[in-house]
Amino acid sequence: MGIEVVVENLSKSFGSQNIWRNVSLTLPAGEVSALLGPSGTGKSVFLKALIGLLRPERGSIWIDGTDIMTCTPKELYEIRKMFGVLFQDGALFGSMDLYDNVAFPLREHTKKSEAEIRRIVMEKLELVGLQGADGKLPGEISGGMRKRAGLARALVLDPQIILVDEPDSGLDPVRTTYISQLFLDINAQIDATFLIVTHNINLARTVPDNIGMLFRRELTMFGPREVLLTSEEPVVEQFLNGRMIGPIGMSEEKDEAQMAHEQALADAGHHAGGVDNIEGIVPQLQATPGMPFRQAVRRRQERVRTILPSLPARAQAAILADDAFAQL
Ligand SMILES: Nc1ncnc2c1ncn2[C@@H]1O[C@H](COP(=O)(O)OP(=O)(O)OP(=O)(O)O)[C@@H](O)[C@H]1O
Repeated sequence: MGIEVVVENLSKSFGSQNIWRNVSLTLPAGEVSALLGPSGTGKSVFLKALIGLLRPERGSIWIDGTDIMTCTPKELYEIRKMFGVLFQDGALFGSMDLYDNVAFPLREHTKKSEAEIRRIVMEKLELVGLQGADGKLPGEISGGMRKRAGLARALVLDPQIILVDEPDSGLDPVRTTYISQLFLDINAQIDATFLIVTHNINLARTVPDNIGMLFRRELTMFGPREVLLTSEEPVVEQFLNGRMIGPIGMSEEKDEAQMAHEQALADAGHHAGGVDNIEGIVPQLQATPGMPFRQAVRRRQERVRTILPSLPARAQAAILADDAFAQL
């Protein structure tokens, strides 16, 4: 099973620019979580902080009983081996074919024989649907294939925590759904903890078990998907519907005057953007039939049941009305 990640009161600045402050959240073990937020709110910075690539000034990041904010470099090195990271462009080496790219972490970090490496590389390439493409160079394949190759590479050391930075960037909506399905199928197979950073509304609505949102240098919310998807918090509603009306502006924040001006335009019939105004919850994607049952589903339902009374009324009603929830 994947590993729980507990973040407590984390704050990060670059010089005088505060990126976010007092961020606290728990990524439940083996569940898929997504972190949303307008551009520039520090989502990628947060991912980098989780693997110790960037150092926040304050707070704790507990991974498997170790606070990586205070641990030794040797401990951090060991903790990092638990992570698989999929960067936006796959971060492949352009001069190596897919086989050597995927084999790279195994050759760097293990003493496995080339025969063993071949078995693992071929298995992971097949897992992401790239069998037969092992001899291709990254420049010879599509963006979607590059992402899948990056995912295969992120999986070779059998990570227990998988971080994904904007999997939809540069992908069409169909390929975005395919890679989203792949995340859930991989989660069903290896039960790793996932954190996906995205601003893709479809992905946010249909993939994660839990959703968080960064805005105005704070974590506005983090919780079970039902909480965010039924939230009346203006910034969450605006973001999930991709509308101009709301607190998020072109340069992230708006003043009162601009909000009033935009509301007046909308009231006069101007289209505020967003193709739909979805109320409530759309069903979550499931693992593909034939895959193992996703253990995270059962664990999450047990967890949500115990916190149910503390959730907002709309979230409680949505959870109680969910047939899938009642079946387990
Ligand atoms: N190494 C760095 N040094 C200084 N500033 C940085 C560094 N890395 C990121 N930043 C700043 O931190 C802020 C947040 O950046 P980040 O890339 O995390 O945002 P994001 O929410 O992931 O945005 P997007 O959705 O557009 O990718 C930006 O203002 C960026 O310029």
